[in-house]
Amino acid sequence: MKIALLGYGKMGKMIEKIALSRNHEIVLTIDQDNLHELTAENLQKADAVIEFSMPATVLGNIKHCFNAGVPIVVGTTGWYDKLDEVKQQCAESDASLMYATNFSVGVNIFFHINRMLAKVMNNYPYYDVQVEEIHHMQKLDAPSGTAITIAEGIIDNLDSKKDWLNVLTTDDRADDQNPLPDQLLIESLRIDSVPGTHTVIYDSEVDTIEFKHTAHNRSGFALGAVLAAEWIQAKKGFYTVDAMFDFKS
Ligand SMILES: NC(=O)C1=CN([C@@H]2O[C@H](COP(=O)(O)OP(=O)(O)OC[C@H]3O[C@@H](n4cnc5c(N)ncnc54)[C@H](OP(=O)(O)O)[C@@H]3O)[C@@H](O)[C@H]2O)C=CC1
Ligand SMILES: O=C(O)C1=N[C@H](C(=O)O)C[C@H](O)C1
Repeated sequence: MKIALLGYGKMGKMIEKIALSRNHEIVLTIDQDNLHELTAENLQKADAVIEFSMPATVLGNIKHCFNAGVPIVVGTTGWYDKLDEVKQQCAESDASLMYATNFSVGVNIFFHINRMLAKVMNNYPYYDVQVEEIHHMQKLDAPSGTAITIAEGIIDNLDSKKDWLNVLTTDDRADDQNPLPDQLLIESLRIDSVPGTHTVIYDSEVDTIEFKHTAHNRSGFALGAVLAAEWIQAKKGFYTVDAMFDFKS
């Protein structure tokens, strides 16, 4: 299939490599140096677009794809407060979009088990829970999209947590950054070039249970995004990556 890449940074380049290895063709790559090439005519040369740009540019890019009538896979994080708006625009435009906070198969297995574990932990209220995410220093958003999905999976299944609170530990922690008992702490750390590490920590006075996913590189994210483009090219509608996986227990 023919693929257009909106965002040609760390992820865009890895996606190109994986897409070529699966015999796809890259017909357009966009970064800040050639934004003038981001036209409906150029987008329509592709069967699907894969978008990994920046929180500040993703919404405009989604709109371009809806207007051009080209299915879009969105990997960019940091825009989820606009989800409902985008979902409505997608329906109004009769367009196609799949998004994921994390496209890697391993993380999606992790999401599934995280929800099951949270249900189990309702029976053991003497454990408190928190989430930790570690990423590279260039990351623009905190908490990570993946950490948000993990937190939502816990809040939806563990009665003792009602919402989440993020603390970026490079900052000095202010008084109002200590979570209330019913708030789930998401601690964000930015270290060197870490591709993405997420840990769910259940802690009691006698022991600690840690459930952890470590990405060794970006190729798992990229493969998932290419699989999503293959999946969505002939479909209409607004999808999360869950549509691609079958994790029935
Ligand atoms: N869902 C998932 O599985 C994953 C999501 N991500 C997310 O993907 C996003 C990108 O990550 P990453 O590749 O590491 O980031 P990079 O900073 O390496 O790349 C961002 C790219 O976007 C380009 N860009 C800037 N403005 C525009 C625009 N208007 N249209 C198109 N492209 C533009 C930049 O261009 P220039 O270089 O010229 O500035 C750059 O090439 C982040 O939000 C990250 O959180 C990352 C990994 C996995
Ligand atoms: O910015 C990154 O690099 C990553 N972003 C995604 C996120 O915010 O969860 C996914 C992955 O962890 C890498």
